[in-house]
Amino acid sequence: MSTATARAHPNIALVKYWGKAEEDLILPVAGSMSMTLDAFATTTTVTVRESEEATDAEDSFVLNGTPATGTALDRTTRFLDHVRELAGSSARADVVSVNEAPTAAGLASSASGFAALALAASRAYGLDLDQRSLSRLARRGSGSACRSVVDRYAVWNAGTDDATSYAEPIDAPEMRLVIVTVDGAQKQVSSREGMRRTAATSPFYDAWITSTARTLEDMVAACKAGDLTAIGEITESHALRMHAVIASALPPVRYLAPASVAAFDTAAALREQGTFAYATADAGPNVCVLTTPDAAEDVAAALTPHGQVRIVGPGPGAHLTEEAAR
Ligand SMILES: Nc1ncnc2c1ncn2[C@@H]1O[C@H](COP(=O)(O)OP(=O)(O)OP(=O)(O)O)[C@@H](O)[C@H]1O
Ligand SMILES: C[C@@](O)(CCOP(=O)(O)OP(=O)(O)O)CC(=O)O
Repeated sequence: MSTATARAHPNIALVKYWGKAEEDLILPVAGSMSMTLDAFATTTTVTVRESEEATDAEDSFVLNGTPATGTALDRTTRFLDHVRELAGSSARADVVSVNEAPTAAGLASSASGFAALALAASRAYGLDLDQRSLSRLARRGSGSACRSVVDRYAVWNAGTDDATSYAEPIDAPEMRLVIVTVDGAQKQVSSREGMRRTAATSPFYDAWITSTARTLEDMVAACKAGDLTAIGEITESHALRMHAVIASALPPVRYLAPASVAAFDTAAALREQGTFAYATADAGPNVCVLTTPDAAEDVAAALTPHGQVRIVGPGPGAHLTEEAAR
């Protein structure tokens, strides 16, 4: 029996990933950039069963204390199949995982989940992958997971095939995100389904792809220059562009709730007063406001009418840990 435990954190994209060029490999239509958080960790323990005899037996997956079935178990099994292929093993595994963030509420639990699973499973199956290979592996579980492998700030190079599509670190100024949990409930349309629908039906999809590639270039330049204002402006406008292209799908998808829009307004009002505050939101109603360490407390106080607030900073990429998930 071989076992390993890993921890990974969600990441929030400042330049968003929305759309796949290739579904099976999860190659994105454009690159993206994110901050790995120092909160809401996932801890995952993978134990590879000793005997290879019961290859018809199933893997098991316990998420937050409840045995997973259906799609969640299926996604984990398909992911483990990639690891088994790399390791040349057919042994089944038992996976136990705990998310400190609400699952499927737009706080990217799939990102921390598959980054932690990639590291724990690869180790448990006897592989010792470098960061790039680990990022490529995590990407097979959920695209955004490839960025949670990386410390602090990451750029996911879109690439053109499995080998060239991975995340790597990028230097950026010290920043904070104020997370406003507007609604912790499960979202109606998953990111995966929302992306498919946008690609299939939005008349603006081609413009989204070409403009995102340019936006990423601008973001990388802003990070290199340490230009906070440019980073903030790009972050907010790119998030709104993503929500616009999503809203233009048929049938339309709208992830932002009235309270989310109100949080964007509060960020704009803070800027009017000279405070650095730029809003973003993933595929759900929760809003993250980008700010500086100095201003974070004030920004959090201004956002409390819209929901529960929490200040987070840049955190570590996926790493091994001793304490098993239970
Ligand atoms: N700890 C975990 N280990 C493995 N898989 C997980 C874990 N947590 C969540 N998942 C998978 O991720 C799915 C949720 O992913 P989904 O992309 O819909 O939402 P999300 O990650 O919360 O939000 P986002 O759209 O920002 O990525 C779950 O149904 C489950 O399959
Ligand atoms: C809005 C996003 O959070 C979308 C994340 O999508 P996922 O990575 O969850 O999608 P799949 O690759 O289908 O698993 C933007 C982002 O994180 O860049």
